Amino acid sequence: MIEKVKPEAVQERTDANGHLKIDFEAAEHAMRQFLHAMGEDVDREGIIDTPRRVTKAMIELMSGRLEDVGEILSRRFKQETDSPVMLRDIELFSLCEHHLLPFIGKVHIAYLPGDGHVVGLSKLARLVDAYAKRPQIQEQLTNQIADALMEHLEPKGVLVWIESEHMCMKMRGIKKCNPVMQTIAARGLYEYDREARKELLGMLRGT
Ligand SMILES: Nc1nc2c(ncn2[C@@H]2O[C@H](COP(=O)(O)OP(=O)(O)OP(=O)(O)O)[C@@H](O)[C@H]2O)c(=O)[nH]1
Ligand SMILES: [Zn+2]
Repeated sequence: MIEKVKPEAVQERTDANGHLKIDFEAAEHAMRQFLHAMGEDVDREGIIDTPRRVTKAMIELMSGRLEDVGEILSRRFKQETDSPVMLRDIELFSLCEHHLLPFIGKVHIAYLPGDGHVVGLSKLARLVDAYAKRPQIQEQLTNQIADALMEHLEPKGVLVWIESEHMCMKMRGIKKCNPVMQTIAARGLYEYDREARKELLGMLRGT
């Protein structure tokens, strides 16, 4: 049975300004309890500091939740161009929200600037991290990147293509090593113009 999150619990996750609260001590304690419940001797030398290390690591791997996407995309500059801007092979490290195991791959982004506004290329990679570094599923990640670009950059069109391998399928469960999950989000021009989308995908694929 799925337990509904109580409204008061949601309140407690944010401070008065709506910022995410992270309780390091509670997380560390819970990790210690978890390892104990899994039958580990949590006082043995090798593992005694593990709850602290895991908590630190998870804070980093979930740090995208603290990023302000609007702020990342706020520094735009004017550059008249009729061609799409493309950035291929942005490294992706994310955590599947079902098992908290990594999914790893590449993100390819293309957008056709609207009124000549572009962002620095590094901002596209920062945008990927802002949405990837949190518990995720790939479809949602793809859509979030595309929607953020549409909202903050107002381009004529956006195409986001992600290919990745999910450790929860490789290391456990069905244990299939080869499948690569591919997701595409097309917005604006690339959503309704099939030819434009096909051409852009071809360019991103290098075909
Ligand atoms: N669509 C989608 N599925 C995902 C993603 N990441 C993980 N999954 C899948 O989420 C599903 C969760 O299924 P459940 O049946 O609830 O979990 P499970 O019992 O651990 O499933 P198995 O992996 O089949 O053993 C699995 O099929 C995963 O492969 C993702 O990004 N997108
Ligand atoms: Zn998973």
